[in-house]
Amino acid sequence: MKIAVVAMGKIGLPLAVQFAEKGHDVVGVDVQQRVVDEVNKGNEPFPGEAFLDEKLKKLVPAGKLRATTDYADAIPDADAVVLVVPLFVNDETWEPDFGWMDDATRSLAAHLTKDTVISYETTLPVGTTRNRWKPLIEEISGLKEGEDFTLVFSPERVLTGRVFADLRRYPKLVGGLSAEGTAKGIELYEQLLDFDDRPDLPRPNGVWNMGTAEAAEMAKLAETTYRDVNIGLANQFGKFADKNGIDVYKVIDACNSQPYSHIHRPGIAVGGHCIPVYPRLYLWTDPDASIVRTARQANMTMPQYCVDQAASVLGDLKGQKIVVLGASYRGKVKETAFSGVFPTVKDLVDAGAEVTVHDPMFTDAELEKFGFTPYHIGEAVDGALLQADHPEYKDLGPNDLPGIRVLVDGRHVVDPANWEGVEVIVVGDGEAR
Ligand SMILES: NC(=O)c1ccc[n+]([C@@H]2O[C@H](COP(=O)([O-])OP(=O)(O)OC[C@H]3O[C@@H](n4cnc5c(N)ncnc54)[C@H](O)[C@@H]3O)[C@@H](O)[C@H]2O)c1
Ligand SMILES: CC(=O)N[C@H]1[C@@H](OP(=O)(O)OP(=O)(O)OC[C@H]2O[C@@H](n3ccc(=O)[nH]c3=O)[C@H](O)[C@@H]2O)O[C@H](CO)[C@@H](O)[C@@H]1O
Repeated sequence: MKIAVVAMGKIGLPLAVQFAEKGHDVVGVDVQQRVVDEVNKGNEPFPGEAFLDEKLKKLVPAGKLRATTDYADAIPDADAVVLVVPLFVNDETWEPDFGWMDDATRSLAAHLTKDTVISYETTLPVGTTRNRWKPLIEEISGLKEGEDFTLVFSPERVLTGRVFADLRRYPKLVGGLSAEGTAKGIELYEQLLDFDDRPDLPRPNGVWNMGTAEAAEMAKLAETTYRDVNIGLANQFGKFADKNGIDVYKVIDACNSQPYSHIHRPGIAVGGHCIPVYPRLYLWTDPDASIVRTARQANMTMPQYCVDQAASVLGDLKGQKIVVLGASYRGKVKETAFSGVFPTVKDLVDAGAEVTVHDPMFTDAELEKFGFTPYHIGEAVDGALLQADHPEYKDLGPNDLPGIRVLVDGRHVVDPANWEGVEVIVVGDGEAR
């Protein structure tokens, strides 16, 4: 088959590679010339995706995969187009910003020919495939969905860094605008993917028929919103435990010792591209979902809660030297999308503290680009807030942060026994302050 993949980003490029490995002729489209040039040289344009570089180095010289900035080169006569251009959410209004996706959709529609299956994989608000993409593509192409082309939605659920493994492990959810459309989408993905045997799943691993595009759209929003709401609940329990002298981690471990409880962990912030973002997309189409809104808002109060915990030991934070450990939104990733570092630094600065930021995965210059003052292990501080659970932070001790009086461990990773003479505060550890 001839397949076009629109967007050669952290998700689109590994997808293109996967499809080419299955023996299809794949063309990737991206608006960035640099990305296209790197792919065509067989080089990975961004680091961090396991096996990507070595796979590119085989597939590109073999002529199975190439990239272009020109939609006219990639779209006409494609059997399938898979689109994974990002959608953004306005941080203030929580409204989706379709700008990049609209541009990409217009460009592909302008070159669409008959009998193509188009699959959107970008996470979308429920109804977008039917109510936004179908009329836009029909208007520009002059072709009719269901007669001349097929439109489906299939959410991408993989995690960057381990895309190839996740593609085999997770069922591929597909829903179209009609039963026939869904069937064509299923047939497509059965030819693009391989799956591991998963006896733990309620039905066989592979391509799952979601019935409609709306159900497939909602599934991705629901699984990520579930995580946000679950963490919100854990944070609520953590705050209650703090007030009542209870160790919430003992409580959560006890609850989760039977099979019907999966309570997540409280912490300083919920960051990343997905978990803090998709509940907002969900709320856009279901604004009455008060449980989702409350959890999202509760999670957003956690950085201030942790700053207050530091102040409970240090007193007025004005002029106090505080380091935030971890710029990434979680450990082991070099990624700051919606990271808790931003609200934590802001709340500390608002309290008058002298704030520095440390992260073993970022250079000083990279931290400075975000407007942070870099911290170097060994420099004197009054307090620290551990924001990302990088493994390096497990073995730190008071000698590494001379003068430290309080450590707010926002991820429950350090061993307080290593911190003699320092007040170690963990969200939900039951120490009333
Ligand atoms: N990153 C993740 O962990 C992850 C996980 C699951 C699902 N997703 C989904 O994948 C989407 C894409 O994420 P990503 O991490 O690959 O993004 P990314 O930022 O890595 O890449 C986006 C790419 O889109 C390209 N682009 C922008 N406008 C374009 C256009 N008009 N035509 C062609 N290309 C265009 C950009 O140049 C860039 O290369 C997300 O919005 C999300 O819905 C992401
Ligand atoms: C495990 C999981 O579902 N990961 C999904 C998540 O990965 P993603 O990389 O976003 O990571 P996580 O869902 O694990 O974490 C998101 C944020 O929540 C925080 N956190 C996490 C767990 C917890 O118990 N308490 C807590 O506070 C983390 O520190 C982090 O800041 O979004 C991606 C994009 O949709 C999906 O592809 C991944 O499948």
